[in-house]
Amino acid sequence: MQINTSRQFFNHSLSPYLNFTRKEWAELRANVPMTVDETDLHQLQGINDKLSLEEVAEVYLPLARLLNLYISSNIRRQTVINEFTGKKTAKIPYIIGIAGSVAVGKSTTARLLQTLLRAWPEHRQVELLTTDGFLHPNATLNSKNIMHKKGFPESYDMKSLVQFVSDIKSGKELVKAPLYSHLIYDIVPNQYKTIESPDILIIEGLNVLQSGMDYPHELHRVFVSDFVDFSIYVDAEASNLKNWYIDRFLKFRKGAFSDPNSYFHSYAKLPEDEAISIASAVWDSVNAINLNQNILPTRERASLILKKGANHLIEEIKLRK
Ligand SMILES: Nc1ncnc2c1ncn2[C@@H]1O[C@H](COP(=O)(O)OP(=O)(O)O)[C@@H](O)[C@H]1O
Ligand SMILES: CC(C)(COP(=O)(O)O)[C@@H](O)C(=O)NCCC(=O)O
Repeated sequence: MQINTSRQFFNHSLSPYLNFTRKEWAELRANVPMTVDETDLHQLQGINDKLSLEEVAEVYLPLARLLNLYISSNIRRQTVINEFTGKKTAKIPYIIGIAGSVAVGKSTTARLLQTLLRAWPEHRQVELLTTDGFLHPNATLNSKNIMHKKGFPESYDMKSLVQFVSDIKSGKELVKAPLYSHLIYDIVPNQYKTIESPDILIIEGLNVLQSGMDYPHELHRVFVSDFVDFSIYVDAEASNLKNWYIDRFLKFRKGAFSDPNSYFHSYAKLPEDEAISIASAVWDSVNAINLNQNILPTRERASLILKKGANHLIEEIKLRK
């Protein structure tokens, strides 16, 4: 296999990233066998995605290969610490962070990577966490008059999220996280996700790369990104993001027709063009502003940037040197 990286080094000598076209990246799969079949893929398709086996083979398998190399090296590092101290330390999970805009496909990417990493010959235990569980409940957002800022830094209980990640990284065996439901558009009361000492934890959320300057209202100065071993920013043009957001809104709305508990139930009776106008207005007045103010500025903190084109196909990959 011959990969021509000279052009990239020459053109981007001042960039902290190595740049790959999709074709160059696909070659880095290095004959890793296809570890998911059509049945697995079906489970990964989330709400409406048209994720193809070709996309998995060309983009996500090379990525899983890279992550496995990093994880193996991290395990060797832990062995060195054990050898040096003469004591066996607790298992410390390797944390992969996935950041990016609302509706860019973070949770789909996270679920896909979970399946691929589990299927690797080492059969590592891989858990998922989504940071929306640490949003303040709607009642709190309403009382603070920031319901229109859901997803903005001030809408999260960042202290609890950081404590959660810190506990995981300290080797605590059982850690509980609150749950958010897109269906009820709120935190689910008295329900938790339990994480029990996995080998790998994938944390997905628009805030995983945010740090001190994004939280001037907070007193503490430790952030999720301090505990993340490898971070991925999923990137796309704003026009695509808006379309994907509206598509997802319409899918939620369809699913909500029969479910009176759904937040989207009230939109179910509206004609489709009115529902589209509402989704479009929410995008413009909340998510687009959050993207520009608080999410996009974190992109260059990522270890890897996956740039999507239309139809969610990855077109370009940047890997931190
Ligand atoms: N790789 C993909 N291929 C096709 N559709 C996708 C892909 N990733 C996400 N989607 C679709 O885009 C929308 C947003 O994806 P989601 O994973 O919910 O985003 P996020 O977690 O970033 O908000 C969903 O409708 C999902 O089905
Ligand atoms: C709960 C969220 C902040 C989480 O983002 P996501 O999981 O979609 O990336 C977002 O879906 C959201 O509800 N934003 C507020 C405006 C809205 O879309 O209703």
